[in-house]
Amino acid sequence: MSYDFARYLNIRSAINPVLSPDGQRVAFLSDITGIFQAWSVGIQGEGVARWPRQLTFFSDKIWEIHGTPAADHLLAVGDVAGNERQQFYLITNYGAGEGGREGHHVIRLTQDDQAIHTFGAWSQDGRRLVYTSNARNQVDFDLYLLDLESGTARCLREWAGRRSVVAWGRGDRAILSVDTVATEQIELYLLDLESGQERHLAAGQPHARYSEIRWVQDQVYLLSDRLHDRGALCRLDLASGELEPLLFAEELDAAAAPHRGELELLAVAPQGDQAALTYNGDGYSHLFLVDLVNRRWRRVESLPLGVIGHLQFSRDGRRLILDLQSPVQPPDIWLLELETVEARQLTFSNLAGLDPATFVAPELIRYPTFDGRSIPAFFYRPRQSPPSQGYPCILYVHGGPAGQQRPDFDVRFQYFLHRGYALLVPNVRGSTGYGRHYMMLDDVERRLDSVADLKHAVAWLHQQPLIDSRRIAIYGRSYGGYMVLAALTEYPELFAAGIDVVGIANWVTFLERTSPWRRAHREREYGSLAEHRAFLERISPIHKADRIRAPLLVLAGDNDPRVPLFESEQIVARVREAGGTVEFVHYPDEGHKFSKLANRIDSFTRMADFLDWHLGGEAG
Ligand SMILES: CSCC[C@H](NC=O)C(=O)N[C@@H](C)C(=O)O
Repeated sequence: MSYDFARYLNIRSAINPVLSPDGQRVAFLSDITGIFQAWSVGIQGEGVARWPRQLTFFSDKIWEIHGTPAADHLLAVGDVAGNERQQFYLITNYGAGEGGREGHHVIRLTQDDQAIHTFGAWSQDGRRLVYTSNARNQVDFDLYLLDLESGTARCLREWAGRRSVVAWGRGDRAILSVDTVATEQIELYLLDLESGQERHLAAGQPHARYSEIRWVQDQVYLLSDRLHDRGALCRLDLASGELEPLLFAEELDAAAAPHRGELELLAVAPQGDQAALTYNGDGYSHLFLVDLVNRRWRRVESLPLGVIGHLQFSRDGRRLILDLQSPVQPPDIWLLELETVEARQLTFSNLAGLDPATFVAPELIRYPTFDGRSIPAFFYRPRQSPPSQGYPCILYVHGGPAGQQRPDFDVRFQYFLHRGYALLVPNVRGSTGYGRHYMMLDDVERRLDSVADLKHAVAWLHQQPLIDSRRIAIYGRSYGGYMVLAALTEYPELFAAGIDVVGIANWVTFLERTSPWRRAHREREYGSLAEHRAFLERISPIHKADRIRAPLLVLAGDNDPRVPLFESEQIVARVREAGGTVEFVHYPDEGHKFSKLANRIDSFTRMADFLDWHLGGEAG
């Protein structure tokens, strides 16, 4: 049976679970209507979920929701047409819809459409929240306090840089914040709201990442790579800024074998006696429960192996809620009873009537590259028999570059597999999930080393009898779009087609035109206009567009605050000037990510048709 992309795009997801304070309801994000909105569902005693109720009704997606500690209220965060200028909405009494009673309200809390608002934390009583915003000058994120009763917000402190609040403790008298200077350099600060004194907790320490910061029972727990390349669960001494390691990633290696990687998510029970953390091993999430009192841990075996997001303990510390997905199962909400370690699936997202047995899980392979390293990659093989000359294959390059392709549910991959395309999806150097050192291997002057990893990915494909070496396409979005253009200009003979979605074509114009609040951060990854302009020009595909031989499809969003539309416009013009074949579509109501169903159907259908036309699909 053959289906079009639109059918696959009717597969739905449920993510970002938030347990209500009484543990009787779970709120979550779902694209049941075709775009992510906030929903809630009751949890009956036997764990069977009732019919979900829709809580928000926007034409743009809701990006995240945050529960409040005291009542059935939620904070929902959304933007307009993909502009990433997040706005806050309060959803009151979201449990009101249970038991036949309807009636909740959605109230806009922020008023400045041009500013970004980044949620921080709730006060203990859930009546106030702190957040940061770049409203003052579009570049620096200042600290604000918002009072729900009056609906008014006031600036508590002007900060410099990309500050965000990570915790509010000591009876609402102290705030922990981070300054995201670079992907590999996060700075920690402690602000005493009564004295106004702020301390730089990481002063004098080596550059490090700090994440999943949890302030519970006056103890601060976090994950950091300050002490170990692949991270450790630590307790932070707020007086000295020192870290006390409680559990190193390498202590979990054997339990997570054959996968290997770094610590990723952390939740701490409100009682402060236990934690849950995930170990990202080759992209797979291994869930561990940690006894913080007796320093013991155990791996949870009762969940399907896949990718876990959003860990949260119930208020009584007896349950853990999470979202979980795998290459053959879209994200859904699961509940773990900690006493029995019994796992129950609470939501059952729609599969659009497709047989899940037709979905394909990848094989994890490692291929050799130029400097003796092995590059991890997921290889997906279609279920149908290969054509006589072998499968056409898509080399998909993830974005970031500090990102990672995971064994998660990717509707694009499942559709291309359905159409007879094999896929190879590498985590080239610069990817996250393999430790700090690997993540920095592509920085600045080593940029083309990661492009060389793509050349060796194709070399691996050429050694696979199942693959037709003449029909290899390369596809990527965002930074992955840059990698597509770089591969097509550095190694033009290797590819039969290329798809660049919101990709960078010219490092100079990208850094000049990306949104001002992110420029310094991105220059740490790529190099700065002041110091590296000549290098950036040398590695920009725009100046080598005449070398592109493969037909190219370029897709973009007009409101992209990260990679301006101009990047796509200039590469399209240059390729056309050079006599190349290029199709170009951009979406006036989208940004860096295409979130509206109609645009997703259109863009993915165009990709499939483009590949079928130039690679001949399964019929080729
Ligand atoms: C710190 S944001 C990096 C991830 C993001 N996603 C896609 O690759 C992105 O915007 N990357 C490029 C475009 C960038 O570095 O700005």
